Amino acid sequence: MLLKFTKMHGLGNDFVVVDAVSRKVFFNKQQIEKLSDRNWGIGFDQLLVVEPPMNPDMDFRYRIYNSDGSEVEHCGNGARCFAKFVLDRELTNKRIINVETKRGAIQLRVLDGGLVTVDMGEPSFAPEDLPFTAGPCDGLYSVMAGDTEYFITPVSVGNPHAVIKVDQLIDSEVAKTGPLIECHERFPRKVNVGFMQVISSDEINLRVFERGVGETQACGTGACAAVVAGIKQGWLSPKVTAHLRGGDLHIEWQGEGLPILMTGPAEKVFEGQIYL
Ligand SMILES: N[C@@H](CCC[C@H](N)C(=O)O)C(=O)O
Repeated sequence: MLLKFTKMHGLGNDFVVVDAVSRKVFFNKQQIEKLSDRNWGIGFDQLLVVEPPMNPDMDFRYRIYNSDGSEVEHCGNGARCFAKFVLDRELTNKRIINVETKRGAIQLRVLDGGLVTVDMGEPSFAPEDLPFTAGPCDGLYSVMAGDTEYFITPVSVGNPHAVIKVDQLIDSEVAKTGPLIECHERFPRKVNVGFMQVISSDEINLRVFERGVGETQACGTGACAAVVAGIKQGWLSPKVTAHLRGGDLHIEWQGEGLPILMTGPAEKVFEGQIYL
């Protein structure tokens, strides 16, 4: 089968986006792994598949797959690229788009100047998918990675994150500790690992070792998780700029019971077709 796709990115977190509204398309794990390979396929961090909604009140459904073929609940940078894709392809002319994801319903607002604000939903600090049974110690939990003890804040923003506050962002620490915590026994479904350096109450530097991918240039849900963890701990104020390797995201969270708002860019790189 000849597959038409659009290559996109949000701050360097890159995607292949496929229109499964106009034509049904299904992928198996092996196909996704091959397409994601930067030598043998197209190369991407996530595959985004745009489908008709199952719920008639929604505009679309979109499914998200990591480069290892696993299907995931949520993707912040992907949501912004999804919004640009459906507008560019004239699958909708709405600038407020309601979307079904594995995480549930999310709402996207397309702004002028190529920016998109995503209502990411409410975070959870005692999520069922983060199996911490011990009582919280100021919301921080001890996890051993090799011989080193890390204190993490577990946060779910639909997908699971472990946020670590560090004094410095060190390449070798992200590369070595990231995979150890991603696959730590306390996270049976694995976890995205964020390394956050707090610069001031409204600015952080962040690197994310993503579940099912490895370190990416940027992670939208990772930025949301880091900021809400920082707000919860009293380190950050409600509006924060997160500096990621690929650029900046603006995150706002006004507190418990309210959704996280994430604003950032979405870019198209090229269109192509490939034999599946
Ligand atoms: N890059 C994404 C997150 C994609 C999913 C993640 N790797 C997971 O497995 O949960 C983002 O921008 O949020």
